[in-house]
Amino acid sequence: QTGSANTNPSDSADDEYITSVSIGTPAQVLPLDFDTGSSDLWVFSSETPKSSASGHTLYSPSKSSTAKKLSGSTWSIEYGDKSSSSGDVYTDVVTIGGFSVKTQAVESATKVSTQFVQDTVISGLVGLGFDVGNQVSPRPQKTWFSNAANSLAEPLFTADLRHQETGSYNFGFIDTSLAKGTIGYTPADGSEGYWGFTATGYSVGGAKLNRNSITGIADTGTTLLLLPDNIVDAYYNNVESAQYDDSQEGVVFDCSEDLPSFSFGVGGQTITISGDLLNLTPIEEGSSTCFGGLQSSADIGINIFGDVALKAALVVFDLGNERLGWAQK
Ligand SMILES: CCCC[C@H](NC(=O)[C@H](Cc1ccccc1)NC(=O)N1CCOCC1)C(=O)N[C@@H](CC1CCCCC1)C(O)(O)C(F)(F)C(=O)NC
Repeated sequence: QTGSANTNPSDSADDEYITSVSIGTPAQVLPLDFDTGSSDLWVFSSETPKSSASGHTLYSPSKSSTAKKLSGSTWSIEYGDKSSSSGDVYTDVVTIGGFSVKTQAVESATKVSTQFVQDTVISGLVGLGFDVGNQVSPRPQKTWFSNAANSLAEPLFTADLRHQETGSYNFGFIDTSLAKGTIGYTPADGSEGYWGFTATGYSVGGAKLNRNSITGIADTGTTLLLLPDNIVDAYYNNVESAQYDDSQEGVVFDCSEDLPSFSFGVGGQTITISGDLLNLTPIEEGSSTCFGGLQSSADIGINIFGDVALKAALVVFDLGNERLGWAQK
């Protein structure tokens, strides 16, 4: 058995990616953000305060004949960007890309932070990280993928995120036609709940890869490529107008700049992110100043290969073999 779901960028900056998910009987379809950086499936619901819920699609467990309250269970989560949510827990059937998990923990939000209230294009998240990262207490719950893995043809999923076009999340199979290059595999470290891995080196503008390894996470729920200052500086030294903008909290440059590419080595392959993918967006509508897709990870404490990096590749999240595969797109 397999599943295949389309995913679409939320806006012109590819800030996040939206995938439709069916929950309950009859199906209630919600637009959710698939996030390999966390391990909770949570949704805006009939239990979310009306003032916070407006503009969002809601899950109503009372309208689902297969919903069951997981009595005594609660959840609370805070994300890297300081957004947060919390609530109680139901189990229900959850179908993604045609594949159904009958008894999936669906975490219902009774509280959401302002960022979520304002982000009306999504009604929650599907955590695709490792189960160890789940935030339900007293008994942590499994992710949708973890519940599905044993029934899927292969215990893996792939992410094919694209710049300003429809991409896909495929479950249980690898569609190699989505990639140009060979898939290079490297061990994945799931001990923190993330999909951790080590890149073997990097280069700017098509130069030969150096051997400076970079340990980080493959994170579909983070917009940017966040790396150490020495790498960020080495890259922007090639961009004449680049400067740090305090108000934007990142490096900006003239939108007319011809940005160099950025490459990293992984599993014996080289993944090259084109200069175009490294220009995220004008800092505001119509501005000729643009915000960089590569920014510093210095004040985060972890390097994140987010959507800017993932857009350059077909990425295989292989739970069965505890490894990550990367292929140039
Ligand atoms: C500090 C480094 C991480 C920042 C990262 N957030 C982000 O990358 C958010 C995502 C977003 C896009 C549009 C609207 C709202 C939010 N984007 C963001 O901070 N920016 C600012 C810079 O310009 C680009 C957009 C994050 O917290 N990612 C979470 C998942 C997101 C949470 C907020 C809603 C969207 C999903 C994560 O799970 O991937 C995590 F691993 F970082 C994490 O916190 N795990 C526990």
